[in-house]
Amino acid sequence: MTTQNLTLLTDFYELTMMQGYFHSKEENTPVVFDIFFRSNPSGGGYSIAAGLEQVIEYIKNLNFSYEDVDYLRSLNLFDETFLQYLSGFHFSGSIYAIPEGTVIFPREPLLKVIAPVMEAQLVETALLNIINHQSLIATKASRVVYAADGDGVMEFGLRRAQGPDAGLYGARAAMIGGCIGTSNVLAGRMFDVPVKGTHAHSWIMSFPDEYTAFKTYAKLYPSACCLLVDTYDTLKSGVPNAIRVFREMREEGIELKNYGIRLDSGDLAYLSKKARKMLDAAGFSDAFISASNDLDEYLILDLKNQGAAITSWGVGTSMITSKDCPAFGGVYKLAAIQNADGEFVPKIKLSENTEKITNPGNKTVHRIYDKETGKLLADLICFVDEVFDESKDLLLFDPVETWKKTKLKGGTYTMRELLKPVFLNGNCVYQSPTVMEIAAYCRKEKETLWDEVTRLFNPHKVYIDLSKKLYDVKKELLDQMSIQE
Ligand SMILES: Nc1ncnc2c1ncn2[C@@H]1O[C@H](COP(=O)(O)OP(=O)(O)OP(=O)(O)O)[C@@H](O)[C@H]1O
Ligand SMILES: O=P(O)(O)OC[C@H]1O[C@H](OP(=O)(O)OP(=O)(O)O)[C@H](O)[C@@H]1O
Ligand SMILES: O=C(O)c1cccnc1
Repeated sequence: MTTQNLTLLTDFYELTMMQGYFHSKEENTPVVFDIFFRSNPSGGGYSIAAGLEQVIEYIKNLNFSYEDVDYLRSLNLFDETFLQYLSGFHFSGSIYAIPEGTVIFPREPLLKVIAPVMEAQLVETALLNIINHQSLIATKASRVVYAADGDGVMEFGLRRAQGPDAGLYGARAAMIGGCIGTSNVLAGRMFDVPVKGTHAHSWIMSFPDEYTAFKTYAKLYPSACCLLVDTYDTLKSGVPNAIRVFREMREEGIELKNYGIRLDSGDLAYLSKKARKMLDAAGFSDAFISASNDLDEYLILDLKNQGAAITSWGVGTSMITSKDCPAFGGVYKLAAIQNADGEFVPKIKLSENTEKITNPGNKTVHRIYDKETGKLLADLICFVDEVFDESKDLLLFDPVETWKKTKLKGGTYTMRELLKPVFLNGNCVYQSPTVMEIAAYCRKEKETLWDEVTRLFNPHKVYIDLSKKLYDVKKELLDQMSIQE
């Protein structure tokens, strides 16, 4: 698969700012930018990081081709010395990121760029574009998979995704979020994930009758035979014809494996219960019942509450578009600038809204677990050079509501640093796992969450706290800002 050069996939202002930096004394000043997001999609209690592998491909392929430079020249805004610089451009900075499939929370840096200001500025747009999309769909898929409660969820959204890229990378993200397969064949090939599917109504309609359509399909695919039973009348025609075909196959000595029916319209709870009874009575209790039709996590949960006899779910539109929450909201904010002594000077962005005030400095994130249960207790954002001793007590406090404090007794918790080096001085030092490995890791990650965090409605908020040192620096910067005003 050829990798696309996406160097011009950026907002125009990144380039105009770059030219400005290029002609200033500080053109090569190293800076720190953080990517973080402000709230979990769909009112959930957590999100899933995704997209890092595509970020790596993008960074590795960053270079302005002759045609790119010619195009920029034609805009009559960039001078020749800057265009010359662009033609020799490559990324020389460092990137740290939380690995894909990790459970993430609002306000913590999930990716950090440390690079000369021009380079760090250029990559903002594409990085956000990639991370925002895949993290959104991985999170949505994780919610759908949660509702399915152990049943398989197939990703069926390509035809309704917002274009080919959203379909492809959405399928990748949905697999990370926990789907068992996708109908998207190119995604299957590109990401080495299982491709799955049934057949369309058109298959049935193209035969003289439903029975012939079913029989032809079952003979072709006896080891993956899912018959769509709702083209004419689900209970009067579809299910009886499916049973007839299953019976004939058995009589002909053709072993059916992994076989069943799909419902795609009508009252899915009612129809599935009736169909289950009919299949069981005919001796096909191992036949599965799958369902599709504008499903999402809420409908699946509701259908389960109604006792629907469905054990396999096909989900398209709502998952691939994250219909109820179409944007992840990740942002890229300047956090520090290196001074002449090589130290990173923390920078802060003020806002009327306390929650929107950024966290300054060159930071990292530690995840804190309860030693006994292995469950996640809190995340701690701190400066990179801070050292913690798990045998000592740890005071955690909410960065906004600072009176909310928790003291963890030394020896009762463990800590794990989340941000991992991905590029160091321009060199990639990270090997992406396969998508299926990421998906397995993601499943394990979710096991560290308390049930109160994973529920779909009004989940408990995980504490995302600041170290005392970071809190003090932030407060000092805020105080200085208010004096200047
Ligand atoms: N028992 C149920 N409880 C809640 N929602 C359901 C139930 N059964 C189906 N739905 C959902 O209701 C929505 C609308 O279903 P409806 O039956 O109106 O459409 P349809 O059967 O596709 O209609 P049409 O036959 O015109 O295609 C779908 O999102 C479907 O998943
Ligand atoms: O409902 P979604 O969650 O988006 O899932 C995908 C839908 O796509 C197909 O319908 P479509 O009408 O496109 O084709 P069909 O004629 O094969 O049913 C399929 O039958 C599902 O209903
Ligand atoms: O294979 C299927 O059943 C399928 C694929 C795409 C969309 N809807 C259904």
